[in-house]
Order: sequence, then C-alpha cells, then structure tokens
Amino acid sequence: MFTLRTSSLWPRRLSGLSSLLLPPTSRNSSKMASDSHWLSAADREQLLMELRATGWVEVEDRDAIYKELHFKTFNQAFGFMSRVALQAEKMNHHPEWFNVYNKVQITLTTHDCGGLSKRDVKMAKFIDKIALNM
Ligand SMILES: C[C@H](O)[C@H](O)[C@H]1CNC2=NC(N)=NC(=O)C2=N1
Repeated sequence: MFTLRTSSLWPRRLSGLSSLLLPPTSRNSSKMASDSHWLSAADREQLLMELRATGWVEVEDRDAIYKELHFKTFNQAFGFMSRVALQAEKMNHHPEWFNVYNKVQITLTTHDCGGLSKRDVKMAKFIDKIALNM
C-alpha cells in the first residue's frame, strides 16, 4: 500500500498534487462514492425513463425499482442469477431478489444512501443485457 508522507512544511501549492499521487483505487473510491449518492432530479428523470422502457417500475413505498423476469427453465433463471451475482460482487452493489423456479423478482436500491443511485441504474442495465442473452 502506497502512503504519501508530507511534512507540515509541505508547500500548500503542491498539496493538491497529493491526491494525484494516490494509487488509482483511492481516486476511484471518490468516483465510486459519488455513484452511490442519490440520483439528481435531472438524472433521475432521464435514467428512469430509459429503465421504464425496459420494464422496470418504481416501487410505491420506497425509493427503489422493481422488475420481474421469467425464463424458460430454472437452470436459465439460476444461470442468470449467477451472472448477476458476480457483477454484484464486482460492483459491491447487491440486488434484493426472490426466485421461484423460472421466475426472478428483483428490487434495486442503494442502502448506503437510502434510495436510487447511479449504481442501481448501472446494475439494472446490466440485468437487462444479461437477461436478453440467456
Ligand atoms: C459494506 C458494503 O460495502 C456495503 O454494504 C455495500 C454492499 N452492497 C450494497 N448493495 C446495495 N444495493 N446497496 C448498498 O448500499 C450496498 N452497500
């Protein structure tokens, strides 16, 4: 792990460089953090319109989106869930879901901010893409 040691004499004008010297994961974490913030009103309108078009609906009593997927077989449904599970781990963003045989019910929301964030949109688009290819 790379740590940047700066003395109190560190020239202020250079202090801004310290964030550039941090390993990329540290910089990305701020991006990741912004992705888990509540959607802005403008983003919300546009992004939810796109998701409604592919069958996502807004949940009534919470800031979340929901979709029900039906597959030909349980194996296809489980295979779909396995692929989504790997993506969820990769994104550190997990669906709330329920499976009975060939049916998968999915609710997406960001627990860290108590509502919808860009991560939910990214996960929903991933789910739509995977479901099409099952
Ligand atoms: C500690 C861990 O990073 C957090 O709890 C992650 C895990 N998966 C998550 N999934 C979802 N849907 N929302 C979150 O806020 C979230 N946070």
